[in-house]
Amino acid sequence: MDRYIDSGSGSGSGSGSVAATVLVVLAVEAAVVLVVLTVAAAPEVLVVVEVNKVVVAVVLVAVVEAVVEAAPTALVEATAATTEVVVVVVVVVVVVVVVVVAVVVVVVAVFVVVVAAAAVAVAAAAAVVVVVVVVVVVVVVVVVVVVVVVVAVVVVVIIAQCSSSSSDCSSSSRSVVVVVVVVVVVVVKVVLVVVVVVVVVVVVVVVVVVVVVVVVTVVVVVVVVVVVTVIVEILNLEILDLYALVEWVSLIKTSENVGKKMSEFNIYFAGSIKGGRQDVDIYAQIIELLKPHGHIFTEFVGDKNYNGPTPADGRTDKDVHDTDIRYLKRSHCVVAEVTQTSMGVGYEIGRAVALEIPILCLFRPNGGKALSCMIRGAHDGSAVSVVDYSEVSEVPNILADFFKKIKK
Ligand SMILES: O=c1[nH]c(=O)n([C@H]2C[C@H](O)[C@@H](COP(=O)(O)O)O2)cc1CO
Repeated sequence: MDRYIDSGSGSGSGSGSVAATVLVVLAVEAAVVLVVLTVAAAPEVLVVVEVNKVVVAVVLVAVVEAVVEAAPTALVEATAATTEVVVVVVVVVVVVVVVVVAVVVVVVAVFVVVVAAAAVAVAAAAAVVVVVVVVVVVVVVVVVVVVVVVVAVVVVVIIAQCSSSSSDCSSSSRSVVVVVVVVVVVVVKVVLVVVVVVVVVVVVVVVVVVVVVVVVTVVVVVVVVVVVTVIVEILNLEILDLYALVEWVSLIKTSENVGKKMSEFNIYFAGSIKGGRQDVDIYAQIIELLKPHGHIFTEFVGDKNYNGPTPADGRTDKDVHDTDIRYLKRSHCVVAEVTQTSMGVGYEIGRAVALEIPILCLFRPNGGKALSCMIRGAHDGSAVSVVDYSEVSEVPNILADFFKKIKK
């Protein structure tokens, strides 16, 4: 009889250790859910706007570049109205892309929330199942113990009666005792086996489900974090700066760019702005002379009304710097008027040297300024050319020589 009581309590402690294992798994699960929710609330992940920006930028760059590349055939004969149509198409594409991206972002967000919710639900369900199983085991064990004790008491009473009065103890009474004991033993054994089997099956199922949910949740979290990290990194690329797109669209709209393939030959003209605007008229004349040679990104340097960004522009110094560096990277050459000393022009020349872009520096010795050794000394006749001139009338020939050399 004790044997069965022991095995009953043995199965109870077994389910306890399994329950402990499940609770550990649930703790891990809860930690994962916590990570999901934390990540979902993290600023980097709340980049709906940024994601829009990056995708819009990618598509817009492609669209605008395609439009610009197609310019010689598509726009040479175009009227201003056709140009407007191109701009409208670009705007429509932007709107469509924004809507599509918004939908995608919402779907991804909902997916993440659903996964997190499912993980929480599974964790809760698993906890309930474990509690129910433990309760069932405890109840069954208690019932079995009570039944065994009661039967033992009955048997002891009957045996006591048989010993005190052999007349009261008929053989049928003895048979009844034997049968009762055998039946109780069999019933207890069957019940315990069933309980153990049920507990093992339920716990195994719960553990498997929880492990699957944990794995899925971890995979989702890793994928989301990786994707978001990649997006955030891509956002740092200058090529995806929306300022460029706005500028490109306005360039397409500018009538003088209609029919001109911007990417054919891009020229970066550098001239002093904050360093002093004394030579701005000369810059304007040189820019006019440069126009037949290609597209000039920085025509504003020759605008005598321009003295740098103003608060009304809404552009920061960083915007100016980043836009110029982007222009520089897309330029096929740099032409710099270096007579008026300018930190910005010197910096641009240095960056252009690093980017291995051919540079022509124009200097007027009669301008009353001294040229830095770092510019004059950079002259090597190929990558960097420093050429002196006295009058703007000399510049066409200097430019012709320079472009002949770099375009061949
Ligand atoms: O508003 C600006 N926009 C701009 O493109 N630049 C670039 C172009 C010029 O070649 C160069 C002039 O530099 P600086 O302002 O230090 O003289 O810097 C400079 C400024 C003002 O610093």
